[in-house]
Amino acid sequence: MFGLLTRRITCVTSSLGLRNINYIKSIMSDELPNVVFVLGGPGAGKGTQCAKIVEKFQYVHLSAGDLLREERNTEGSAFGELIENHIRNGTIVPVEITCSLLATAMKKSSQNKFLIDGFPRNKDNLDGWQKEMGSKTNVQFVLFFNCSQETCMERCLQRGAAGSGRSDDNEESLKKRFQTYVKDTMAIIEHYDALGLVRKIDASQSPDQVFEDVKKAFEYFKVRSEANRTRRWCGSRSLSFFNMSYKKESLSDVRLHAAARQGNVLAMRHLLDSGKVHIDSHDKDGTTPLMMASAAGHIECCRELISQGADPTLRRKETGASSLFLAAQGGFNDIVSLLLQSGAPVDARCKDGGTALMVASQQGYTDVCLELINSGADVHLQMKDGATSLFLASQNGHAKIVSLILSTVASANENNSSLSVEEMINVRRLDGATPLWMAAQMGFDYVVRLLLRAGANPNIIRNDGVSPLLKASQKGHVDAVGELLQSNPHLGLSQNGDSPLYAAVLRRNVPIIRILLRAGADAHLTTTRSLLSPKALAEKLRFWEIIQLFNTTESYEGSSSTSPV
Ligand SMILES: Nc1ncnc2c1ncn2[C@@H]1O[C@H](COP(=O)(O)OP(=O)(O)OP(=O)(O)O)[C@@H](O)[C@H]1O
Ligand SMILES: Nc1ccn([C@@H]2O[C@H](COP(=O)(O)O)[C@@H](O)[C@H]2O)c(=O)n1
Repeated sequence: MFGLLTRRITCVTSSLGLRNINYIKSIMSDELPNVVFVLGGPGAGKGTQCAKIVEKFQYVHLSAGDLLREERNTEGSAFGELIENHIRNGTIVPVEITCSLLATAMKKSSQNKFLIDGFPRNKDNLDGWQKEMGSKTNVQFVLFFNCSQETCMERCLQRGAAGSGRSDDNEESLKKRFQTYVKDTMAIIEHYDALGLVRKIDASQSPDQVFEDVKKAFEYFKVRSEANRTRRWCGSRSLSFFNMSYKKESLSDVRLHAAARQGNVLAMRHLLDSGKVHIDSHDKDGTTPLMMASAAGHIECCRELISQGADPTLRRKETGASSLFLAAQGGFNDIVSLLLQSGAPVDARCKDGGTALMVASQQGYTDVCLELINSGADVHLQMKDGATSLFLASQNGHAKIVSLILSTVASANENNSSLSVEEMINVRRLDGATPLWMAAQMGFDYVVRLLLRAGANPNIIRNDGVSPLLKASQKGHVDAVGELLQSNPHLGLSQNGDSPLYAAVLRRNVPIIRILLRAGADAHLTTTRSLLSPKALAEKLRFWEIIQLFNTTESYEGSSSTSPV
């Protein structure tokens, strides 16, 4: 933690780049205090919504602006005048002051969930936070309240007229605050957006409507992190080989396996010291004590086994899984590091071609992925069915891992002639599915956005002739459809003869129909599968609200081509 220094932090690293692996690492840990950054223009309603979030989700609300105003009002503060000047001018106070106030407030609280409102506002804020707090906190996501300047201005002026007492609720200060917001804060939002961490909320609605969207954002991220925790717990217990029959050479071997499975390091040491057991004694499937302890997450047992000479390169006969693979599958990063330091080959392949990096990407263990990548894991490898680590991370909605892999591919491509991001991102599985296709099917709109921005082709179809847009439309993933539409995909018939608009009508999904029409989809385009157009289908099914929507939407006359993608 740092004190209230007057010296500005000099920015040496570009935290706005995607490739700052240490930075990505700092936002992964589950055990650190959780932070949600709340950003948006002045008067967008950040404070109003934070009060609701505190009530509903029990976060501690820390407003950077409030903390600065409090410091300004503190008698004898060395920074009072400096802070007041910045506030009146709508400029940003040096990060040493703001970050120190935030850190002190966090320390004072016994909680571990913080809403940090109005921070980081510029690159100085972001760099300062990264430097001092990056490795001590876990940034869950960024809530971005999006609202027009006009509305925000009106709200702040009303707040001033109602007696807020704020020296910056006046037209002159507000204009400057907006300049700072557009010039400096938007870049920070874009930075987090590129990492798949921004949830954009339409803040022009009523406070209750806004809060409905806010709740969805919290639930989305809560579900994802809880799913990760559950998997990590299951990783140590649900592996099928724990139920296997153990046919080893002697009773001592059986006991050694039991000690490794249970994490009983004393019993293990005793058995090993006795000289009666083979350290790598294995059952009929080739499972060794080190594999057992690695899969169960017993680091002390792993240390003991390695120090007594266990072989980290062995693999199970049936599946080809190594100790490293099993540790990565369970999310046990400390064991992964230990095994790598002890000579476990980082890219050891299972029989299906899977590697430790692939399984960690699939399970969502970002810290494990980082460890493996830093130890030289090859991000380009494919399973026998063609799936890459990127595919597996996308399929399971792990946006941070998607970012990490994309940045690693980009760095590797700079240094040698390996595949470029554009090539790698469009690698298809044997069934023709790309990472984008899978993320669209699963409705992981964040991942869809990340992949599209990195150059994924939205028109690559699966072998069954279905495009990502058609699949997202069939599945009813409105946000994923919205993201796909940003990249101007083909709106007409997919190769299987179906169209996204037809699929949405069939499922009576009005929000998807609306955005497809807005994007130019043609309500009269007859599908070759059903020989009906979306409009004819709506009429046949008597979906009146959809017929009305078609009749009132000029764009349904459409410009999309009828030739399949
Ligand atoms: N959704 C909304 N609709 C209408 N008025 C709102 C809404 N949300 C907040 N307000 C009002 O707008 C004003 C600004 O709201 P609030 O203080 O929450 O914004 P803020 O983003 O925290 O502002 P600042 O960045 O200036 O601290 C307040 O008077 C608040 O009551
Ligand atoms: N990270 C920050 C946050 C705020 N400020 C200064 O305080 C003013 C008011 O902030 P609100 O969030 O309450 O609107 C803001 O205009 C800045 O002058 C800051 O410097 N750094």
